[in-house]
Amino acid sequence: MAKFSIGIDYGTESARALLLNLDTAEEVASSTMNYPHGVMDERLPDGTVLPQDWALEHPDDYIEVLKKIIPDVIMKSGVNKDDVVGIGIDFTACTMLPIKKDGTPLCDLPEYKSNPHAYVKLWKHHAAQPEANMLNKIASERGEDFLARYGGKISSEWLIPKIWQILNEAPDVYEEADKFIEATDWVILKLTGNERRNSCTAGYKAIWHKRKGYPSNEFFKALDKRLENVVDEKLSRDIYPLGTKAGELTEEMANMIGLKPGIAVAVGNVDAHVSLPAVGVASPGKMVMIMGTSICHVVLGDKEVEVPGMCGVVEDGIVPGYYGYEAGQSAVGDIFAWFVDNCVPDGYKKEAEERGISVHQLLTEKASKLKPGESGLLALDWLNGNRSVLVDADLTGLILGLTLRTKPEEIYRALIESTAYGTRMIIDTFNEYGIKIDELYACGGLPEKNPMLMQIYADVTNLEIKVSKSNQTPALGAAMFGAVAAGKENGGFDSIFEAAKVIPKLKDETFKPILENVEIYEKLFQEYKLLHDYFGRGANDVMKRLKNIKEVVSDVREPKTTCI
Ligand SMILES: Nc1ncnc2c1ncn2[C@@H]1O[C@H](COP(=O)(O)OP(=O)(O)O)[C@@H](O)[C@H]1O
Ligand SMILES: O=C(CO)[C@H](O)[C@H](O)COP(=O)(O)O
Repeated sequence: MAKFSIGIDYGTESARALLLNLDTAEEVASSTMNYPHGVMDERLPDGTVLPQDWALEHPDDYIEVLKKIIPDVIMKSGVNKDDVVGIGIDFTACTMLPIKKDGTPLCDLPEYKSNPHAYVKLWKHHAAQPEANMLNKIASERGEDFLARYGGKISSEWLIPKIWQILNEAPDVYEEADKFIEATDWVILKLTGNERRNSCTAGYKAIWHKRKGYPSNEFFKALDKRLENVVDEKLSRDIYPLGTKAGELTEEMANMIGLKPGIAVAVGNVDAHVSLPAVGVASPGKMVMIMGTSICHVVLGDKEVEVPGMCGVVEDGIVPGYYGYEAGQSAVGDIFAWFVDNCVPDGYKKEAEERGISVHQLLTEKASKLKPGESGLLALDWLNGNRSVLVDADLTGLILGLTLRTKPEEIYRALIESTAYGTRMIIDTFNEYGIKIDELYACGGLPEKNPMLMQIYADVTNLEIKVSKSNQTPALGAAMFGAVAAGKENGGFDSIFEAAKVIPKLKDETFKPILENVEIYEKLFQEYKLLHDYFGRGANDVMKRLKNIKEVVSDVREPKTTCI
């Protein structure tokens, strides 16, 4: 009798469940649900207004979606629920929340309902940049060796800046919280009743090292004396490797989501990292791009080297036995969404509607007719800051070369190109510092949605791009880890390597660089690099000064005196 595993991918806007047949490697059914509260970046459910750079979610949504998408995949597939042997999840990260000892999120307590700090801080919450700046300054002055493992800087997206922001702006929330926890670990706590923090988020987002643990209490004290014992008081030193079984599905949760109690549940994982084995990559030299709202770039290495501006290198952080490297771009699809939502004339919207296509598709169709370089435009892709290689959320976007004749599709294409240049910067930096990238693999929503974009990436990087056959690659990876938690004796796998040999599939069609485009894009990329270094490396901090003026004028937060 065939056995099945369920993978749940918690994305930025929605969660997706995938039911995987472990005998045939077939993706039997999937189901998606948007989070009822969505991303809260302007106000809380009760109307409380949020300052700029905030991005919150409601933790109740993470359980709510399970009640729909799990019964849905069982119903659609007609599979007997008793044949499901494993569950794995992956999440965006660092997506964190304050909870009470029993797991109750603070925002669910009536007295904290209107306090933004009591909610989930989503990965793209960038309002902890002052704390990140200060952390980097202090760590660098103290010669903390962990900085090198994170490309020289800790991002404002990561856990410690976010916790410190809570302490600074809402000390009562800090006090009231018994724990701060990654959302991926919180969902596992809800599913199994066990707090089993995973090594991936601990390593990439919480400055934890397999052999060295967290930074010292002295370091935390140097940040703020109230943080001296933050690890023991608010986090945990018990960290579990990926592929470990976190526990078994509790009766209460099983009843709620329509599954059998006792199913093996894997420790939580991250959407980017979980995708690498899901495209069949289990050795160095092959970079996987998870392309959607943002892009995460992950690659394995057999040594630990310091690559400037990478998000992190974590031993066993992706699969056991290798150093997992991560880099990323904080906004990619989000930039195109911004353009579509804010900068497209009504005529375009009308045309798209009449033809029954999305505005993205219409713009892409028009932009496909342009040759590289034809628009005379060059853009910087920092509309949500720069995660790699500059690690600076205070940088902003730029479009150069506009004229009175510039068309929306030209800007759309220039924005796509700018994100491809951002990826090329990352690849070049890895190559330069000894992590060779010989092959590119892609998964996520964008390869499905936009072949023109994929061709531009192949031309800009001059690398052939292989694409995952699954349109739910992170969920597939999560299901594979769920099957590893179940173990071979229950119809699963003994290791993620075993699973990676038989489950993943790639599309036959690949995106191959086109020589004449490669040549033009090489010239354009050199121009991008000039702009990148001029605005991003301190020659002209105008972007930060503008942001500072904006903050003072909007009176949201004290002006930042230093930008590091
Ligand atoms: N045809 C398109 N071309 C380029 N980008 C698109 C297109 N359609 C949607 N998008 C962008 O894709 C992103 C969503 O990507 P997806 O991978 O589905 O989600 P997520 O990153 O949340 O997992 C959105 O930011 C949206 O703007
Ligand atoms: O930083 C991350 C992983 O390390 C985030 O999870 C990621 O950037 C969010 O991705 P998306 O919404 O595009 O799936």
